[in-house]
Amino acid sequence: MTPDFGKTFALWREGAAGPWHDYTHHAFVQGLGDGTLPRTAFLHYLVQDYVFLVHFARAWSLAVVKSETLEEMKICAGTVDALVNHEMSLHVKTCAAEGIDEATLFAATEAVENLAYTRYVMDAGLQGDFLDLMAALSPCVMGYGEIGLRLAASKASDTPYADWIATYADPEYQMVCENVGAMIDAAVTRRIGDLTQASRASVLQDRFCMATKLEVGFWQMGLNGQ
Ligand SMILES: Cc1ncc(C[n+]2csc(CCO)c2C)c(N)n1
Repeated sequence: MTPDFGKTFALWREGAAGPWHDYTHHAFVQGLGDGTLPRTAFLHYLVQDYVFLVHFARAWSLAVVKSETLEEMKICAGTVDALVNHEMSLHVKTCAAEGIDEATLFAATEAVENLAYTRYVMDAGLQGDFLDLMAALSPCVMGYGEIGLRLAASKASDTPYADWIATYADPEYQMVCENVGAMIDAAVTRRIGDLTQASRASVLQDRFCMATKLEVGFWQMGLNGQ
């Protein structure tokens, strides 16, 4: 069953069905689930993902600036906190065990696929408003929730990536996706009413679709680094 991450996300996901499938069923994802993903590819991904999270925290910080309600501010500020104080420490711990320290992570040179993704999201927010930013940010949040849930239900019992899967299948993370989804629904209603009737609908859909394609590129970058 597809989890309920809100009405807006469901529409955007449906409108980007092809890229969404490529993202959530990428070979990198399948390799996490069945344990066949080479360790070198996973570590290459993790180092890049650390830098990705730094820039994503900046983008969520911009969402605080673009918020119009305290509820929006609370969720966006909470996401910044979760990113810099929790999610990044998982990367630090895993990489430390492989002899890569945090200063090395912070100074890592960004792969072009990584840079393209985070700067695209940031620009969506700088050029547009809160909804443009949410359309570009949501594939990341919801996609990992969906992938985590599916892999947890079907993963091979001996995959070395069980911790990664458990992080995103965790009910606490699923709740984050539901809360962000509900916040986006409320933000859409507040700013443009019915999304299906709104003149901005196609621009927002395009942003969601582009961010989804950039997620596909990010997985591919991980595989190419093995
Ligand atoms: C390329 C890439 N895409 C998505 C995520 C997952 N992620 C990034 S920010 C965020 C929301 C705050 O918890 C989540 C789940 C990732 N790590 N790397």
